[in-house]
Amino acid sequence: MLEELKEKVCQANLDLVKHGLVLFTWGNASAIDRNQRLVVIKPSGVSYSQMKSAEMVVVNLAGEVIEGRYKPSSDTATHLELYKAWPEIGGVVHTHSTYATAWAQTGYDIPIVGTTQADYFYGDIPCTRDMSVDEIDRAYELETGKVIIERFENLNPTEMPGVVVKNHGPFTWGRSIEEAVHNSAVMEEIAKMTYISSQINSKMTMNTHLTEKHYKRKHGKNAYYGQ
Ligand SMILES: O=C(CO)[C@@H](O)[C@H](O)COP(=O)(O)O
Repeated sequence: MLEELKEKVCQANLDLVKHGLVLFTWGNASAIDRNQRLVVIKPSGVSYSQMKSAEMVVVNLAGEVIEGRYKPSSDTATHLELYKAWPEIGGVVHTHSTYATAWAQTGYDIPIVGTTQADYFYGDIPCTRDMSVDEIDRAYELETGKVIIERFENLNPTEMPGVVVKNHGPFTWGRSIEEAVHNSAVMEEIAKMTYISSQINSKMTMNTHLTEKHYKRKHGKNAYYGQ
């Protein structure tokens, strides 16, 4: 069942290593089959060097294992919360990439100060709030997903395909798992660029019109060129 999706999910997890976004068993990637209402995700604690598509785990939206001999990723509940909240996404990725995780540890949003970010993220990349003690105790059940969704109360996950979870790390998503991986690699590069810029000029600025122009040019919404 879902053999083709398992292949895609396995390749996406291996691409996290290729892009230098994870070490050891850190991070995880998943994809959803909306017709079957099933999610394929990386097995928990399995080294990427040994990873094969047959080891991917299939869960339903309640998080119950439907297929697979390994436990699903420890972040499965977070992936599922995002799929349930946002029907437009098809893939979710979580990494511990260095610069994006460093921003997550600061508690600061990644400010938009360049057109590279504007091409993918329509504004500052948000950081979630501190969790309460009770929420921390349930972080790997539902709470991490819930604080992400809360943070997106006034944000569009299509226009902002990523977040940094405070004291944890980045989560990105996309219409497909391949797009989610791409957004993860882009977020890491942006986080690095923005950190370097902040060391040169702590008072960085960018005209919001430049953000608007670049994002809409790339995504065709009310494109400035021709519409
Ligand atoms: O963020 C975390 C744990 O805090 C995860 O990304 C782990 O680093 C990988 O866990 P598994 O997906 O292997 O369960």
